[in-house]
Amino acid sequence: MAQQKISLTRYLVEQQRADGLIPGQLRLLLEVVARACKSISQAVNKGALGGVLGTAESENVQGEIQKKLDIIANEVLIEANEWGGHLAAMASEEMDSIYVVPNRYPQGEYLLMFDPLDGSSNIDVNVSIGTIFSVLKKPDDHPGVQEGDFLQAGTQQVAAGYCIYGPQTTLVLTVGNGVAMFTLDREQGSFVLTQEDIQIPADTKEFAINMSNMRHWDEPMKRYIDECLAGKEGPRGKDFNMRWIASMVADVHRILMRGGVFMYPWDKREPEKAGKLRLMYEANPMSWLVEQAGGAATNGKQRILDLQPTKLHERVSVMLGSRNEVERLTQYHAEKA
Ligand SMILES: O=P(O)(O)OC[C@H]1O[C@](O)(COP(=O)(O)O)[C@@H](O)[C@@H]1O
Repeated sequence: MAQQKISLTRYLVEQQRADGLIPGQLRLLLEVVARACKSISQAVNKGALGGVLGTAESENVQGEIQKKLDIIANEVLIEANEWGGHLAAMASEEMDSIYVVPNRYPQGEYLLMFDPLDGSSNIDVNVSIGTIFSVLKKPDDHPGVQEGDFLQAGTQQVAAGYCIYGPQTTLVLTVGNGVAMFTLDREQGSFVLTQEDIQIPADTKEFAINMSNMRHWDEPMKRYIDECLAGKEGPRGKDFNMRWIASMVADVHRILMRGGVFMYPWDKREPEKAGKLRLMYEANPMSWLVEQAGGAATNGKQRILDLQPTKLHERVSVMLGSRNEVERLTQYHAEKA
């Protein structure tokens, strides 16, 4: 008898029933986010046929020229999530400040942060991109909502995930009970469970970093990569392979599937920036997924999920993936501290 297909809705309902792990409101919120990702997947899939490729005439808060699809994805997520009554506010890589749910809609108890379309440099060249999201509880010790309510450590996340738009559209999710993966069944129009309890191997022979930045790295980073490149003749005694898709969502997805270590370290030219990637809606959700799959995530000095955010669009140095490699990177940085 064919294995029964478990839909995302059924999976979340069973999680809710089983461990009472996820309250009803959070389950409904995650279903709305998944529906929004399905719409974004259709827009991305259309590409030039839908006239959605290319840049828009605007810049985001990071000073980056926005792609048309960045804006479309952002609007799809806002419109899908603002009326459901699950959220108090949202924050996005593409918006300077927080978006408070208009009071014509019921105010919910959750806060949603997202990178509507990660991997912007790949949007127009048909390489995998994705949506990354993170959910927090709104502090209930004061009425209303403000930007400060979002500045919670990654350990406070109640859900995190991404949806990758590649050869398949795949949603990867955690609510604190391991990592599950759902593939979009385009015929049915629904996400179907295709893998549960994903585990990242503790060891790996594969690293991911933008090598063209090597001259800007600090000593521990250079030492780690030099040793990987030295291969089995070198101190690591094994050959390493390199991969760099330049879409964090795609590089991390590969690591969840077969192991590896992803690094976007801070850059000596801009020490004040502490890195390129954003803590709240890139590093925190990806770090929690990786940890829930048995991996680890550090900024070189500290576990990323323990970092206390100070700004909404704060950047951070990121090293995550197979546990033993991340521990080696932490050790090399500690030796230099
Ligand atoms: O262009 P680079 O330096 O290789 O950086 C690629 C990194 O930047 C990002 O594209 C940043 O994210 P956005 O595309 O959302 O701005 C990551 O997805 C990726 O890992």
